[in-house]
Amino acid sequence: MTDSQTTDVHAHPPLSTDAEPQGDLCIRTLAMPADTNANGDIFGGWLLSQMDVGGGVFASKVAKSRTVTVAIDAMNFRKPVYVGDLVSVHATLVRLGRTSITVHLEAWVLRRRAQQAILVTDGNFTYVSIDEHGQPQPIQRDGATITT
Ligand SMILES: CCCCCCCCCCCCCCCC(=O)SCCNC(=O)CCNC(=O)[C@H](O)C(C)(C)COP(=O)(O)OP(=O)(O)OC[C@H]1O[C@@H](n2cnc3c(N)ncnc32)[C@H](O)[C@@H]1OP(=O)(O)O
Repeated sequence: MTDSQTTDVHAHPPLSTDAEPQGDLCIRTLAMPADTNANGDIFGGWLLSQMDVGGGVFASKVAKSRTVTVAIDAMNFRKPVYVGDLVSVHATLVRLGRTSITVHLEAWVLRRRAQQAILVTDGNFTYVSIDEHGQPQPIQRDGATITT
């Protein structure tokens, strides 16, 4: 993996119902009544935080250190999430910088009684590897394949 290596992830790819989740499963949870907005649907902020945690786990494994979120880009909210939906977040490494890691995150839901999961949100989250003082630190590259 080099500084310039990238995965071709479009900012606003078309929604395909035939598509499969891309990347590693990094978190799976159930949307609960406490996570709803005034319309009774699931808060976008709740979903964003699930994606952030999933991406943070993925980035911390890649960096082998603590990481913090520095930016969220190209966020798409494509479909609503409902109470009872099973939410799965998948992560793909987009860019490995000196101290930062950009991860493409997709959230898919399996609705009650549905057979097939659908893509509800996606975006690019950037994390920075930090030391014990909260300062950016270079990501160790041992040349080994990154496994998450
Ligand atoms: C061991 C395995 C365990 C696994 C199992 C445990 C896992 C456990 C997971 C928990 C998962 C929690 C996930 C929630 C994580 C939060 O919620 S973190 C809380 C929210 N975030 C924050 O509070 C961060 C606040 N910001 C900061 O502290 C500082 O801005 C930072 C992030 C340390 C950066 O400091 P700085 O001095 O601005 O750094 P600077 O050198 O300018 O830039 C550093 C890098 O960031 C990049 N950057 C800076 N700004 C941007 C930007 N806007 N856009 C893109 N890149 C940027 C720079 O390009 C640079 O990249 P490199 O070229 O080095 O690759």
